[in-house]
Amino acid sequence: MNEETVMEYAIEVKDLVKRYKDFVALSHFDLEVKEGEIFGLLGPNGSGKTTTINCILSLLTYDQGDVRVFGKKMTSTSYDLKREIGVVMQNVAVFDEMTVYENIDYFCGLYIRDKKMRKQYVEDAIAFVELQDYKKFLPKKLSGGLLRRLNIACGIAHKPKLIFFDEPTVAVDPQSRNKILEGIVELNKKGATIIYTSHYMEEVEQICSRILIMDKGQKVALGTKEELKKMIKKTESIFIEAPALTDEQLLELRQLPHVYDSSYQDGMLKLIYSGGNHNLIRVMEYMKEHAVLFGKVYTELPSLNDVFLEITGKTLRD
Ligand SMILES: Nc1ncnc2c1ncn2[C@@H]1O[C@H](COP(=O)(O)OP(=O)(O)OP(=O)(O)O)[C@@H](O)[C@H]1O
Repeated sequence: MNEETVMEYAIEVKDLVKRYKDFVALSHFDLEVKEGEIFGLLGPNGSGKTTTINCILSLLTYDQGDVRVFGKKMTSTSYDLKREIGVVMQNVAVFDEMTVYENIDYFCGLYIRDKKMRKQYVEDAIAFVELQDYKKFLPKKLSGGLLRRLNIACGIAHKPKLIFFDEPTVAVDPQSRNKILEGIVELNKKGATIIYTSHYMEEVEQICSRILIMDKGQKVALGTKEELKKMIKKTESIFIEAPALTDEQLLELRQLPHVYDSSYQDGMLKLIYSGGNHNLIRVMEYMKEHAVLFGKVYTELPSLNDVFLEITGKTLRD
């Protein structure tokens, strides 16, 4: 392959097997991430997300498989590739005795030797995470949200082409979480390929172009959020607050076309649908015809949790 060739894949993982003694953490796991994607790795705690990242980065040895980054085999000594990669791990990993500026400068300096260039890169990273007012602060003086931003700045200051974010929003307040997500989208717009791991389906849905759902070290499903949702039977749920439904009305509502499951608890009826158009209109017509008193009515589209639930039989939050 010559220099001009455009690589299609930022990451190619084939048949990866990783054991911790007898425990199989990754079982014949495949992954392909295209250049320019924000690729989501979604799975419950312990499903193997961090192990996958550490194997890709050659920070962990593995028992079987092949890992390629930008078309080249990745090994622990692939320094040319590592220069192109940024990593933001779940746990904040900065030096307590160094200031914000010094920390970012240190991590950037692992890859960027030229001092003038590095100074610019560090300033760019500080501006990116909006820590301009905290340059001389020690990490212990920063709030949790600011500390996360410092952690991100350390991971991305050398302007990598491929960035791993491993659950960067765990235990982060909603405002900082949104800032982090916006920042990731911006990095992607500037050209970086992103791998984003999370067990929060809402975040993955919000920013990822494709999503791989994993469980117990294996792929459960892969696709865009729309494709994943089409894989399951459920198409929508309709909720109706109707505390005084008679048994007969309940039965008739449950027999409306395309309803395949339902529940009625604390005066709230939930009808679960597979397919069909105008389902809500049909419910409203029934309520009117039978003069049923009702309060709130709303519909919910399937979530990635529903996808996970239908395929594995358990919820993502277990
Ligand atoms: N060093 C280790 N020794 C033994 N088992 C391990 C080790 N590291 C991870 N595991 C196990 O491997 C499985 C996958 O762990 P991993 O951390 O990759 O999952 P994860 O999806 O990243 O979870 P989390 O969301 O909690 O970070 C878990 O069951 C975990 O207990």
